[in-house]
Amino acid sequence: MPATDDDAEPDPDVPLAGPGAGVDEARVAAAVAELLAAIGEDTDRDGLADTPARVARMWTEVAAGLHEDPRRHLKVTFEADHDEMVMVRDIPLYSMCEHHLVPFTGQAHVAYIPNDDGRVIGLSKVARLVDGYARRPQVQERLTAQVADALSETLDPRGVMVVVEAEHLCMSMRGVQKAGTTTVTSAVRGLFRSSVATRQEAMRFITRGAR
Ligand SMILES: Nc1nc2c(ncn2[C@@H]2O[C@H](COP(=O)(O)OP(=O)(O)OP(=O)(O)O)[C@@H](O)[C@H]2O)c(=O)[nH]1
Ligand SMILES: [Zn+2]
Repeated sequence: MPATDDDAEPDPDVPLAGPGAGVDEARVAAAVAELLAAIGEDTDRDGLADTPARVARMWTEVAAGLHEDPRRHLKVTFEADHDEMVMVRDIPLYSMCEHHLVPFTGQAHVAYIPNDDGRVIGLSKVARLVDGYARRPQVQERLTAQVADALSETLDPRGVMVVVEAEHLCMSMRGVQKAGTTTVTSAVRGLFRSSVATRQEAMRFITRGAR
């Protein structure tokens, strides 16, 4: 178990979370050790010896999005002479339900229509944007809207549509225990909102592909 200093008060001038702060791994490890003790585990047994530090490293990964501005991935655009829909579909999604701190997992589908300048972003940046908002304690609706707003406000496209489908382990493994339930959320902006035909075309791509 990592050493902790019980007397140390957190410095109020040093942010413990938020941009620039990073994950305080020693503090997470201490909390995990306390959690294991509180659920009645034997924290001295071999299998748990490295668990607090291991879980702390995991939180550095799964909460990484708290410590970056995901919009940074949208800074570079390039000329593609393309002013019609671009969709990145079936992006694997792993996030943490902020109510229970268990994962929700599924796919994100992200579409946008560039504005008249025909400039686009790299396709991988769409997936990086989704990761940035997923890697933090989240609810699915906010995640969906954050991805849509980031694209809408950064690229000024003619339209944005984000659809997220996910299974929440808090609904599957505990509580109501409805494994296999999928929650679908969407956020539509611009042309996808005002034009039924455009939205339907996007939905067709999401559900059936372009074939
Ligand atoms: N809208 C929304 N709800 C979520 C999300 N993730 C989890 N929830 C729900 O958050 C709610 C929290 O409800 P509470 O009554 O405070 O907690 P609880 O007693 O653990 O609820 P149960 O899960 O019904 O046992 C539950 O209904 C969850 O299904 C999400 O991303 N979006
Ligand atoms: Zn939950």
